[in-house]
Amino acid sequence: MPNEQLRRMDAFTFPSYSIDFATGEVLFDYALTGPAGEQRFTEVITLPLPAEPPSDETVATLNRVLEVLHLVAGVSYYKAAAPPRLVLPAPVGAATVDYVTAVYTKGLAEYAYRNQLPHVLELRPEVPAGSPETPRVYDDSDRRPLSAVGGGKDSIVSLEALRRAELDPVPFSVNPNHVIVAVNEASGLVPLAARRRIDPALFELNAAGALNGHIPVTAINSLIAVATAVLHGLGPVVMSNERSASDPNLVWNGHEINHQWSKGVEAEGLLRASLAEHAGLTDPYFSLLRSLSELHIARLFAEFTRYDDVVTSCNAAFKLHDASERWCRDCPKCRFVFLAMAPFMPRERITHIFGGDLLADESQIPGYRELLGVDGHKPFECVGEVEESVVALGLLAEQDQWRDAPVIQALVAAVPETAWSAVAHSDVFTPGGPNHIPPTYTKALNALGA
Ligand SMILES: CC(=O)N[C@H]1[C@@H](OP(=O)(O)OP(=O)(O)OC[C@H]2O[C@@H](n3ccc(=O)[nH]c3=O)[C@H](O)[C@@H]2O)O[C@H](CO)[C@@H](O)[C@@H]1O[C@H](C)C(=O)N[C@@H](C)C(=O)N[C@@H](CCC(=O)O)C(=O)O
Ligand SMILES: Nc1ncnc2c1ncn2[C@@H]1O[C@H](COP(=O)(O)OP(=O)(O)OP(=O)(O)O)[C@@H](O)[C@H]1O
Repeated sequence: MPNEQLRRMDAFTFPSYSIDFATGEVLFDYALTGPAGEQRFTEVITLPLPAEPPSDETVATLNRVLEVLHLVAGVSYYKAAAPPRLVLPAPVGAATVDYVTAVYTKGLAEYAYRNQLPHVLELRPEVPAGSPETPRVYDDSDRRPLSAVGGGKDSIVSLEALRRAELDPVPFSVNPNHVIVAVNEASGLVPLAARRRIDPALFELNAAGALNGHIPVTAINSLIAVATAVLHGLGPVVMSNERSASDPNLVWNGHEINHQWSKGVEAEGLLRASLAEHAGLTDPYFSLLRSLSELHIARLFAEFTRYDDVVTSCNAAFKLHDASERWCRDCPKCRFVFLAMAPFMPRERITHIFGGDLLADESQIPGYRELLGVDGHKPFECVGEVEESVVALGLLAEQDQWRDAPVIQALVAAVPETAWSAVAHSDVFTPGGPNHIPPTYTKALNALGA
């Protein structure tokens, strides 16, 4: 479909969805519609099947979760044209309207900012009149947790915390690539996996120049995880989203633009409320690391050496096409994670984990200046706050193994006095901020000594 036609699309709709319990295959249909025609998409998600067929009650709850996932997973296709109308297929309650609204506005905020599409930030879904049936209450909070694994340091820390607290976690991933498979193998735990196939028509539209940009992928992965937990009779989905994920990168037209919005505490609260309202799930989902800074998580990660050969936080390794093998060593996330881990381990160990020493490489200095707030704004990536980077730099500057590294010397000179005094009483190692961790899970955090 030519681009001019896409630009004239008037509405995004959700024609149908279906699940096949013989295969676990869920089909989500979407349509962009307008005066010049229609562009249809089908996303296919394949859930892992349990050994025993699910009960009618489980199927009813699962369907409710999938109804929310159908709405949320539409963001990938909506963004190809950003029409002014978002037309929901059936009545949903207020909490679900709030969640879906936030996913399409705050979750697409970076996309709206980069493509200069302010109307996306004001989008309000059209909801058919009526009220959905009240769901049965489904309390599975005392069952084994499903622990989302993304292959990086954060989910490893959660997995190990749950294991130490004897909560018997089941690792879970969407489209596990070789990194995630290797992390699961290193854990020694038996994982579950779901598959997600984006409609190839989207890639064709992208190649032809359709609108494109960042989407709130954690919202999609989270709901696939909740659906899997329900289908397998498991307990809460445990995420590893940190405190700083809630902080915006910048403010545009009065709106906060946060690359990590769907990892933030607001998204977590809205998703929980929607699942309680629409699927009757009482405590289905939370982030165990919510109160911790990235730097604190990096310090905790340093305790676990069994993942050194496999852990990978670099997003380039998770691309659908042309992914890097592991760390690319030339992106904001690689730079930040190196800086955050370096104070807590021998230089040889971190050089081994990354396959190189970023703090010995002067070409990294401009990127580090951004992370330290010396130049530009916080990069659009999953990186910690400026304060965390400054604290990490301060710790490194005190260590014999790092003091003379060229990047450390240049950065210590570049950080202004005001930044050093601002972090003098930093709380980066003091857990804090709002969280949704159920009381039974605080023992997992305590097991970490966090
Ligand atoms: C790996 C990555 O960062 N991908 C982003 C990148 O995509 P790119 O075109 O370079 O490669 P692919 O990932 O192979 O994607 C191909 C196209 O497919 C579309 N798409 C992909 C996944 C999806 O869920 N929906 C989609 O529509 C998209 O059109 C791609 O072009 O740039 C894209 C455009 O800016 C981003 O959309 C890709 O981001 C992925 C969705 C992704 O998985 N990103 C995570 C690594 C990520 O950014 N995580 C955040 C968490 C943010 C959150 O709120 O959830 C983080 O780590 O901070
Ligand atoms: N493919 C995936 N399947 C399931 N959950 C995922 C997947 N990718 C990421 N996640 C989860 O989404 C959340 C955010 O991902 P993120 O990439 O920030 O975390 P991570 O990989 O654990 O750690 P790091 O920040 O070091 O990369 C985490 O809870 C992570 O476990």
